[in-house]
Amino acid sequence: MKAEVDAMHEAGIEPKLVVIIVGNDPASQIYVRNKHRKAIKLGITSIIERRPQDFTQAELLALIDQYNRDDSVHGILVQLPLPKQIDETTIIRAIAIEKDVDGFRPENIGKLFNNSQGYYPVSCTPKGIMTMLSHYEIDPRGQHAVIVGDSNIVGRPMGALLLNAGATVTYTHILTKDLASFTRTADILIVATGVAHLIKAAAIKPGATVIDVGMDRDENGKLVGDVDYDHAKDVAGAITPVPGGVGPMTITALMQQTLELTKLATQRTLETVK
Ligand SMILES: Nc1nc2c(c(=O)[nH]1)N[C@@H](CN(C=O)c1ccc(C(=O)N[C@@H](CCC(=O)O)C(=O)O)cc1)CN2
Repeated sequence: MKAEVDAMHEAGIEPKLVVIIVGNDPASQIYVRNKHRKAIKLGITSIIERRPQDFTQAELLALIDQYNRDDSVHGILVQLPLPKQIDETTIIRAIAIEKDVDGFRPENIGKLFNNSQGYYPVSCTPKGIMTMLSHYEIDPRGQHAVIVGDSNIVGRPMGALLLNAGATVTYTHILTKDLASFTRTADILIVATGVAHLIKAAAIKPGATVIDVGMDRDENGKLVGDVDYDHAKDVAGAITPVPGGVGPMTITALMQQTLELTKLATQRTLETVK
């Protein structure tokens, strides 16, 4: 990506990402800082807009509108979760479609679930996971992928991406009875529940690929995942650590999507000039 950004700079193109964070959720502060650091390292211009916990929905909509109108900005990301006075759906839909770097707008989700061809942004965590699977030559075709967690950010789009890649997908969630009876059948197990060490070694099929999306704190305040890594690693064929696994890949996917949106915006400008 660095080489790509350098080439863009030489061509007079400056990829620019705006991240808006409302409130003081400590985890979100860390995630936003990590995104900013990675962007700077790559040469992507990163603007962080920090707003207080009592920021209103109207104020946030006005801020988004300001950046929707700013042609120098290619991607807008509103960090989730938002304080309770702000409606997430309204905010996501306020981001201009061509700047929806998270792929959260319904049009982009629709494309994902239709397996549409051509480029469109998709949620960064699942996208980063697909990159990781591809890098390690773990082909989802014909594999049984079990998703634990039904969030809009991870579980749902993850299942769609794996289905599009030829996997047989089972969705499980908080209401699933006898969860382990499902997870034990997974060739690829994706866990995104927010419950520390929910998945024990006995719930994993020997040799399975285990992707841990959890960012939890244990009783000592240590960052741990949803999978009991120390025991699960002896059963799994491949497993992601927490930290240092899915988190950095989420940020990588965000940077890739910023560059894709930059390229599309540049193409649109050239077509207008023609
Ligand atoms: N608008 C969005 N909000 C949120 C998203 C998202 O994709 N778009 N995803 C999640 C979490 N997330 C991105 O914001 C995220 C999670 C974790 C990390 C990360 O760097 N993790 C590090 C450890 C960090 C730590 O020390 O706590 C790691 O795993 O090594 C980055 C981004 C929520 N909201």
